[in-house]
Amino acid sequence: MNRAEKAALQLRAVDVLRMLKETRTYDELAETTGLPAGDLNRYVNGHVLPGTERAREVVEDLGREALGRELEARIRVDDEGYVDNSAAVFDQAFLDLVAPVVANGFEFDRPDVVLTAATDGITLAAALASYYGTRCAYAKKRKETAVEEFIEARERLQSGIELTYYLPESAVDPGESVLVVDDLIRSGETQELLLDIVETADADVAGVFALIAAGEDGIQRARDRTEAPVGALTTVY
Ligand SMILES: O=P(O)(O)OC[C@H]1O[C@H](OP(=O)(O)OP(=O)(O)O)[C@H](O)[C@@H]1O
Ligand SMILES: Nc1ncnc2[nH]cnc12
Repeated sequence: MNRAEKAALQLRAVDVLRMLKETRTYDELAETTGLPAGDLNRYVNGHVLPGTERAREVVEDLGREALGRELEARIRVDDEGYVDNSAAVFDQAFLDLVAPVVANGFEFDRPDVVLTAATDGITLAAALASYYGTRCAYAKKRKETAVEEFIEARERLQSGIELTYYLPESAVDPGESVLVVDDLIRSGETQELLLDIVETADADVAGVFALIAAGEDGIQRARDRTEAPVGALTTVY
């Protein structure tokens, strides 16, 4: 980690502690974190920053569990298993908290580009790209106007409908490392198309991440496609 990444991690740990503090006293926060209440008070009030190791523990361990629960509280699953995740993907501040937890908790290599599929993955991809200080790109179901060269990926879905995603060719260079993300993974068809795009671009996969896995098929499908780490913050059935 370089100096800027360390500083970002320390600040994110404070964000996580502030989120946890909203529903706890300092004594309860001390119990949750195993850290002294006096130190926690100084972190939450911004007088002192936690050291890098402490920050990492807060973000990786506590953060992942707490944000997983927060995410679950924000999503609704209807009778047919479809997920309404608007309360997560419309909340950029929440996704800004998720980003360091994902970046530090899933063993992804630091990417050059965070790639998603329009529409609902965009806010998550933007939060991650901002955290890493890298570019964000999204493939669309229609060709963007005025762009001349595209990478295309096409697949016939289980429904029989053909789906094509287009990414401007200039968005990913050969040899770059690409983290493929989306708000939700169910069949894994969308992620597979994104992985096809990375392959066509001659780029490398840093990992595959979804906020929510609806069942395990999609995650398994992505694992079958890449050696890179694959994960989701929460799974719904
Ligand atoms: O794993 P899969 O079965 O491919 O499903 C996941 C995809 O479905 C949703 O997108 P949708 O196609 O509804 O487009 P949207 O983001 O524009 O809503 C979601 O945002 C994922 O991209
Ligand atoms: N919102 C959603 N919930 C579950 N599966 C999906 N597949 C595509 N969109 C979905």
